[in-house]
Amino acid sequence: MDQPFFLALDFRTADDVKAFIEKHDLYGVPVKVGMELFYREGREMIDWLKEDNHPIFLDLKLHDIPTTVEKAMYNLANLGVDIVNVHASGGSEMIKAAKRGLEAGAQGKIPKLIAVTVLTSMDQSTLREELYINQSVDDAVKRLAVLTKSSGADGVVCSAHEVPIIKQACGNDFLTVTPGIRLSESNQNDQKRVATPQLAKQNGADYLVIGRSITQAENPKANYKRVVEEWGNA
Ligand SMILES: O=C(O)c1cc(=O)[nH]c(=O)n1[C@@H]1O[C@H](COP(=O)(O)O)[C@@H](O)[C@H]1O
Repeated sequence: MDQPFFLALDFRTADDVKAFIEKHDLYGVPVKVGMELFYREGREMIDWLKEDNHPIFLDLKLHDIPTTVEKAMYNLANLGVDIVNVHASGGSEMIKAAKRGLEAGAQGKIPKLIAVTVLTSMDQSTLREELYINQSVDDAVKRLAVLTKSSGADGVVCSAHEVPIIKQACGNDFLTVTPGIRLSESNQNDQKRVATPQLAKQNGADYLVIGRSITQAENPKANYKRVVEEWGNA
C-alpha cells in the first residue's frame, strides 16, 4: 500500500464516489467503505474499487451474536477486501466467530480482522455518564485491545492517543488503525478524540482513517497531499 491512509468514502452513492475520485485524481488510493455506501451500493461498489486497484477497508462494525457474525463474515470474506471490522465489545466469542467466518469464506487472501475499541466520537463523560463504565478511556481501550488480541484478531481501531499503550500491551505487530484524524484547522465535527496525522505517526499508528478533512475541504487534493507530507515529515 503506497500510503497508510484510508480515505473514508462517506458518500451517499457510487456516482458521488466516482465523481470525487475522478475530479481530484485519487485513483488507486486506499479507501474505507462504510455503512452508508455499502448499504446502498453493496458488492458492485467493492468490485469497481478493486478493479481500480484501491486497497479497501470495509468498515461495517459487526456486533451481534457469534453465529450471526460468523455467517456474515463468511459472506463478506469473498469480496476480496483487505480489512474488515467488528466491535470489540461484542466479546471474545464473537471475535473468534468472526475470524472463523473469514477463514472459511475467503477465496484466496483472508481479510485482516480488526475490532473497534471505544469509538473516537466518545470521551470520558460518554463512558461514565451514559455507559456507566468507570474506567478511563485509556484503560477501557487497553482492556478491549487485549481482549481483541487474545481472541485472535489482527488489531484494533482506536484514537491516535491510545496507540502507545496498545503497542505496549499487545506488541508492535498488533495493528492500530486510527480515525478521528484532523488537519490543524479542520472542523472536529462529531469526533471527540482527534489528532493530527503528525501526532498519529509520532505515536506509532499503523494506518490513519481520514474523511471529512479531505472530502469536505475546499481543495481535497491539496489536503490529501498535506496528510502525506505531515506523515512523511513526522
Ligand atoms: O471504524 C471506523 O472506521 C471508525 C471508528 C471510530 O472509532 N471512529 C470513526 O470515526 N470511524 C470511522 O472513520 C471515519 C472518520 O471520518 P471523518 O471524521 O470524516 O474523518 C468515519 O467513516 C467513521 O465511521
